[in-house]
Amino acid sequence: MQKVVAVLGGGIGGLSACHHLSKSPNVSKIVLLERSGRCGGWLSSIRRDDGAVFEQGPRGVRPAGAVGRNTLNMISELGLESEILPVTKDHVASKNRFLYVKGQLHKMPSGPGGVVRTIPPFSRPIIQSVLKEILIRKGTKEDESVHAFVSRRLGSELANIAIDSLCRGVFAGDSRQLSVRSCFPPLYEAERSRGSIVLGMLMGGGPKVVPSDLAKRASKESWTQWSLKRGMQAFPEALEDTLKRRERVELHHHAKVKSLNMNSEGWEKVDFTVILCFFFFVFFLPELASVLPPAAQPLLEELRAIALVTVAVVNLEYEGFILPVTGFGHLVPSSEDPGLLGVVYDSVPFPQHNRSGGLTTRLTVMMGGAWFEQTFGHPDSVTKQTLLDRATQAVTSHLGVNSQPVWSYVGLLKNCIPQYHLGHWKRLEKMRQYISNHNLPLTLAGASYDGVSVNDVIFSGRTAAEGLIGKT
Ligand SMILES: Cc1cc2nc3c(=O)[nH]c(=O)nc-3n(C[C@H](O)[C@H](O)[C@H](O)COP(=O)(O)OP(=O)(O)OC[C@H]3O[C@@H](n4cnc5c(N)ncnc54)[C@H](O)[C@@H]3O)c2cc1C
Ligand SMILES: C=Cc1c2[nH]c(c1C)Cc1[nH]c(c(CCC(=O)O)c1C)Cc1[nH]c(c(C)c1CCC(=O)O)Cc1[nH]c(c(C)c1C=C)C2
Repeated sequence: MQKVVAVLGGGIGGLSACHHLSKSPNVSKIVLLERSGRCGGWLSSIRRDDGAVFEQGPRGVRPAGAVGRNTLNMISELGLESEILPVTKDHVASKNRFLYVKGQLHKMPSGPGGVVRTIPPFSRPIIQSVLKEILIRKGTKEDESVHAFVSRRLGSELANIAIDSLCRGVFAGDSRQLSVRSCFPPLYEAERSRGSIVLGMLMGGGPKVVPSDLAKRASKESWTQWSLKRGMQAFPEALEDTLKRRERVELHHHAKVKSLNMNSEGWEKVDFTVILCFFFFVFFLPELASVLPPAAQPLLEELRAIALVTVAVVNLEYEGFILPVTGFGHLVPSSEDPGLLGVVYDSVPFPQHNRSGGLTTRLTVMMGGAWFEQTFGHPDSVTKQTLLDRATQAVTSHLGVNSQPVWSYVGLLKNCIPQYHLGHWKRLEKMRQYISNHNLPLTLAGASYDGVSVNDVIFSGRTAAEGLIGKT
């Protein structure tokens, strides 16, 4: 049977689903509806005329693992190989990441030397906690907060400093609220299957993806992350260009979906324009609950319970090389300064994005997240100047930089990162069960469900497509 599919939301997840759907001869039409004037969602790059590139959203993608290989395979299919900017394992941005604790920057322990010695801010060698971990009894809970899980297995110091910061640097979230089962499934699975994180991680596992030549190259050259010459936004742009050339694909910008109506025949209409669709793939969360019909009440309740946080992203450009250290950036534990999540030293991993001619330093300060309201008040009432002042103060106090930026951009990314709080897995199970029990022609995919990274979201688009058309 020929299938007509509506993909709602043109972020990287929705584009990935369209890409895979468009490969199947069994899909007669794909209609992508995107609310804004461009596709790409949070992948958003500022490109200045002088060649400088600043990222408002993701700035680097990891090549590792099945999901990392899957993304690189798509990059190859799009012909973007020559645009790749890889960062290798021996690069200073891969080796050095810092924590800002008690008013000082500390390099995070890495490599064998880093784990056998006592390195501040930690009070004992990491190896001690790691060796003890193997002997700790398996937990019995169905889910646990990331903080409680790591405290139990590796001790409270690692949980309070390292893991608290990690959760801020990936989810802009609070490790005491985030679920280990949903945020870090490999850790949860390692304990369940091997009784230890250390043993489980040594054994490996996970889905298999056949690597393209590009993915093989990434593995051979030991890349730790990559970006693109024209910034991450070049990725959705290339996807969109490719999709536009496919006859069966219709892309609509400024097409906000306001409601999905189910009728007695089981198909639905989108009131942007009436489309007789048999399948709906939905890639956005904040407004989804208001789009679904009241008849889907149990689904609406679960969807409304998935929290999202707002992040202020401040891009700064300084004259000269102004950093006292080099590396990827630094994270700030919540005990140090709840509203200040961290600072990325963008010029270090990607100097190619500096403006042409003259030496400059590009930094990005990230603020808010789960602490946004308590720090800045309601996102609608905070001024850009307040955010800029707070960001430049942090650069001064954390990095000892006394000069002022020569250029800045303040972005307020409302509800940009979903939070997988305790019990998230159960919520997903209930929602998917409801959809299946009621034969709803609906697939929920994207960052709100099974992983927030660019890789996870692209993979979720592929999985959604394969659920309908089989393996591509
Ligand atoms: C500041 C920041 C930094 C990040 N850094 C990294 C990083 O370094 N590495 C990494 O891997 N990941 C990173 N991420 C995560 C990653 O960028 C996102 O999780 C991912 O881009 C989400 O993609 P998505 O397609 O699921 O959703 P979105 O990007 O949110 O796309 C959803 C789309 O749906 C549209 N839409 C919404 N409502 C409607 C409607 N009613 N009708 C029609 N369309 C609608 C939106 O306009 C949007 O285009 C970062 C995220 C942020 C915010
Ligand atoms: C300070 C806030 C944030 C910074 N980046 C993000 C936030 C909220 C978002 C983000 N960062 C990463 C991912 C993807 C994770 C993945 O599985 O690929 C997302 C959604 C990558 C990442 N960044 C840092 C770490 C430890 C990771 C995990 C993967 C990896 O090891 O590369 C560290 C880090 N992020 C930020 C800073 C300042 C920072 C400092 C060391 C910014």
